Amino acid sequence: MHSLQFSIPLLPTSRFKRHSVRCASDRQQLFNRIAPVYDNLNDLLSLGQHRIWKRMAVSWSGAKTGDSLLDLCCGSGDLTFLMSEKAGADGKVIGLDFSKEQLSIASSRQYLLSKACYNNIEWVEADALDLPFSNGYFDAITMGYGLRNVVDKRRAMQEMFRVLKPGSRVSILDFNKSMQPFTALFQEWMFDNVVVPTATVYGLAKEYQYLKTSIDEFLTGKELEKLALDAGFSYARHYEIGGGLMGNLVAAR
Ligand SMILES: C/C(=C\Cc1cc(O)c2ccccc2c1O)CCC[C@H](C)CCC[C@H](C)CCCC(C)C
Ligand SMILES: C[S@@+](CC[C@H](N)C(=O)[O-])C[C@H]1O[C@@H](n2cnc3c(N)ncnc32)[C@H](O)[C@@H]1O
Repeated sequence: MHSLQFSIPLLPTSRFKRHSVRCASDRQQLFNRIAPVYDNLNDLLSLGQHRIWKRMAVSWSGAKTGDSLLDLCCGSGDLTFLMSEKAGADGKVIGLDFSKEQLSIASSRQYLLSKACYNNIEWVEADALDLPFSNGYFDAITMGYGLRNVVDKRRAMQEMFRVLKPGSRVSILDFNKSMQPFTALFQEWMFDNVVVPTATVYGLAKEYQYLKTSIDEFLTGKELEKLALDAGFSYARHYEIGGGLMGNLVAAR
């Protein structure tokens, strides 16, 4: 059971550029910057619930023993470690991200957690929009809180389709852009009154304001299903979880 640690180091005042986080390099720098506090702030701000949502995403991927698996936009490796436990010693998992600092945290956690199965993990620094893998290579793909952050969602979906084996699935976890007024209001209230004020204490106000804006600009569940079908997937279904605050898109090639 993961113990909730709230010892979060203070970061130097953000020299964050004033303009929005529009281009890939700005997002890359953002995730490099938040890497030291990312995991603990997620635990604190979701009261540890994000770990449940991530387990659901991995379960929906259909990952099983002996598989070749990909965790896209792996960050500090939460889903990569869960996929590693699914693949076991006979399988392998690639955790891919373009943030050096996030991958550094992931690699450190792999060493500290030191589970035998984690020897099946390979960390790859690369762009989710230009995957260094051949067609039809993976048995399952997960993407946790990544699709909303890439600058070209259509391209990302096409790349996932390309590297996935026929008949296999992608499982994409992210915030849900809810159409329910109460849920949308609660989510906005949480960001304005809890998430961003808490992040401000750690010098990360603009980074978590970006998080809120990125959700406002994200696709709805139905739009995500269409994005997958347009990329060539034969099946796509978006499930609302966490009381409608989060969503998980499952698509099959
Ligand atoms: C794991 C979670 C978010 C990951 C995440 C994704 C991003 O795109 C970011 C961008 C910029 C900065 C940070 C992130 C980032 O951390 C989800 C849980 C963590 C959230 C920060 C907390 C969200 C709180 C909910 C709106 C309300 C939770 C109510 C209840 C306590 C479950
Ligand atoms: C919010 S974090 C999610 C991390 C992890 N999947 C999780 O669930 O906690 C988003 C991650 O996506 C990565 N990312 C964003 N755009 C990317 C891209 N084009 N290629 C590779 N990684 C990217 C960021 O560096 C960051 O680590």
